[in-house]
Amino acid sequence: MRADVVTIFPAYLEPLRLSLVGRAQERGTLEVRTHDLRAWTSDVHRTVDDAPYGGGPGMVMRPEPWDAALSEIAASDPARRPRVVVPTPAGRPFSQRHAEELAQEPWLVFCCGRYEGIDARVIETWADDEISIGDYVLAGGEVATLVILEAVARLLPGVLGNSASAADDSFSDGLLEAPAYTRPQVWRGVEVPAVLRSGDHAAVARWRRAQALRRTVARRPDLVAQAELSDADRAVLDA
Ligand SMILES: N#Cc1c(-c2ccc3ccn(Cc4ccccn4)c3c2)n[nH]c1N
Repeated sequence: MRADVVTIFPAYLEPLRLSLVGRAQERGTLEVRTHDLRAWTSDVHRTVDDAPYGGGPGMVMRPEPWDAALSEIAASDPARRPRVVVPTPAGRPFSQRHAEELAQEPWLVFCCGRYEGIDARVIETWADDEISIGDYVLAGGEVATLVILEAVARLLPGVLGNSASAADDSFSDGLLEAPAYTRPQVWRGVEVPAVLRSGDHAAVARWRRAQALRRTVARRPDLVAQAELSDADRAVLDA
């Protein structure tokens, strides 16, 4: 997968060189190219923003630099068309399903807005996805791009080690993850649940599913409504 990121703060994307996403790049599974939007400005002040029509607080990002940047990036591989992703508070809520969908794409381009956002005509012309990572307001799209790219990168072939699998993820079965434990067996007087030390893999799986169900009911009832529940699941919830 190739991922291009357009931003006025390229340094914000440096964390993509670390850890899981960094390793995916070293392996060649993912290629991240970061671009400074100001490279596509033509005035001495390298202006990327202007006052909003209709008044109101803040500034809006001008269309010309964005259109020049996206046109040049798209033209860099004429045989393909990238999927253009724009993080925005007004976007579709980002989810694991959405990450799985994006992970199938060979080429993503992320448009990191700042100020009060990007001129709507750029979004109408170029955006394939407008994504929000949550119901709170950030100062720009860079952090959202880091979140989305990490969620997508871990789904790419070979990125997660043998010991982990995206199929075991929270949300992969529609529920929250069960509690996890490691050594010591007793810590601050609290013992690891005996079933996890039993060696009975079927019993461990039943315990984890029950814990995930109870946790999801308590914290995310909206997810329970969407999940596919078995009769055994319903018995746990009715208990
Ligand atoms: N994804 C996502 C986001 C964002 C986000 C993404 C991109 C931009 C570009 C500018 N701003 C600031 C801003 C403030 C006020 C109104 C509009 N925009 C962004 C915020 N905030 N919260 C999310 N879940």
